[in-house]
Parts: sequence; structure tokens; C-alpha cells
Amino acid sequence: MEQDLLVTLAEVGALITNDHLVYTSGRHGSSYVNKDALYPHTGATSAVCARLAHHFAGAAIDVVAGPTVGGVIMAQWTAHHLSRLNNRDILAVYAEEEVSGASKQRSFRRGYDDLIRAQRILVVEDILTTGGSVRMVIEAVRAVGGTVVGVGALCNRGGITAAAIDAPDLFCLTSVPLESFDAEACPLCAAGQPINTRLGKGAAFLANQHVAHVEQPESFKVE
Ligand SMILES: O=P(O)(O)OC[C@H]1O[C@H](OP(=O)(O)OP(=O)(O)O)[C@H](O)[C@@H]1O
Ligand SMILES: O=C(O)c1cc(=O)[nH]c(=O)[nH]1
Repeated sequence: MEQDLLVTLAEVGALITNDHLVYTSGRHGSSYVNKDALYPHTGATSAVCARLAHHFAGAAIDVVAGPTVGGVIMAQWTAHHLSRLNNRDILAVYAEEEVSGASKQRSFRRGYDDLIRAQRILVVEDILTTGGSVRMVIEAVRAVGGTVVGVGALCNRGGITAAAIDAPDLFCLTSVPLESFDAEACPLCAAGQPINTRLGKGAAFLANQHVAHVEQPESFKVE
């Protein structure tokens, strides 16, 4: 299976190498597993989520939950396949990001908290780099009284373990160790390699740097 998924990702043009990306965590690196190239292919997306559903078919899941944006699509397909395998309606919901100053968390809005309370939840995610995003979903499930039964992911590129994200079970369709660097110690920045502004968070990173470097007009300076 490990190889199957990599073949699928290669077929849809999702494997980017020799580039300069900024990731969600703020880290930098030369590779990118572009899940957004997979999702327009509904047959391939359905097939990979069916693999997750098969793995968790015996785990008595009630609801599948993912983070916006990619996790919405994954939750839908995985719940669809789980429903067929279990011959009952298994729901799909998603956790949205809440930003407050420098801190971020995820929460279930739109009445989805009521669907999660006292239920058995499968958390799904596409890519694991630091595991920070999926951990926020796990915390959001627990905050509204759901029980996380396991986590299913497409690609674990950060060597993330179940213990690291405080999950009882972690099942990844493929695990590929891909390097990432602290922004301040990025060798690609040091070498002056242009940052990709089409994929990942490169455009926002450069916009922030620009703001930080723009000299404030004299009248705005605070003594
Ligand atoms: O393990 P982490 O370090 O948290 O990084 C992985 C997260 O980063 C990506 O999210 P992205 O912000 O690209 O999500 P979206 O485009 O689906 O909103 C990916 O879909 C994971 O959710
Ligand atoms: O860490 C991320 O933000 C990230 C890495 C990656 O390879 N692919 C992706 O979509 N996001």
C-alpha cells in the first residue's frame, strides 16, 4: 500500500521536490506532498479514503472528523466508505481554525459539537509534518466530550508517532521521511533559493517579512 499511494500521488502530480516551500508550521523545506492535486480526482480520493475506512471498519466509529480544508474532503469519503462497510450511517464533520493573536486552536461549530459528544471519533488528516494540526483536532474532539478512537492519515512525512499526538492509534497510508528546517536556519533561504508562493504558506511568509522590513513613517514612530 505504501507504494500504491506514492504512485497515485505521483500520477496526479502531487510530489514536489527541489523547491523551497513554507509549511503550515512555519518550517521550510524542499519537498511538498501537494494533497490539493489529489482532491480534484474524486475516484483516487475515494480509493485512498476507502483504505482508511477498511483499517478502522471494526473500531465502531460513529463520526469521522477532519480539519479544514483538506480534512473536510477526507472525512466525507472516509465516512461514506465506513457507512457502507458497517451498514449504518457514520457521520462526517470538520473542525475550523480559530486564531487569537499568536495562538491557534480548532473547534467544531455549526452544531457539530452536538454530533460528537459521547461518540466514538475517527480523526482524519492528509499530511503530518509536525502533527500540530491533527493534535488540535484531537483536542477539539475531547473538548466537546468525544472519544478519539484513532487517527488515519494519508502521508506521515514527519515521523509522527501516536504518542506524539496523544492518539490511541495512528494509521498512515504512507510514511516518507522528508526534511524540514526552522525558518531561521533554512539552508534554502541562506542559498537565496526563491520561495514557492503558489503552494504552501510562502506568499504569507514573504508578505509578513515585507511588513516587518518596511520602515515606519516618522509620524507613526512611538518614542
Ligand atoms: O503536521 P503539521 O505541521 O500541522 O502540518 C500538516 C498540516 O498542514 C497542511 O495544512 P494546510 O494549512 O495546508 O491546510 P489546508 O490547505 O487544507 O487548509 C496539511 O493539510 C495538514 O493539515
Ligand atoms: O506541513 C505542511 O504544511 C505541508 C507539507 C506537505 O508536504 N504538504 C502539505 O500540503 N502541507
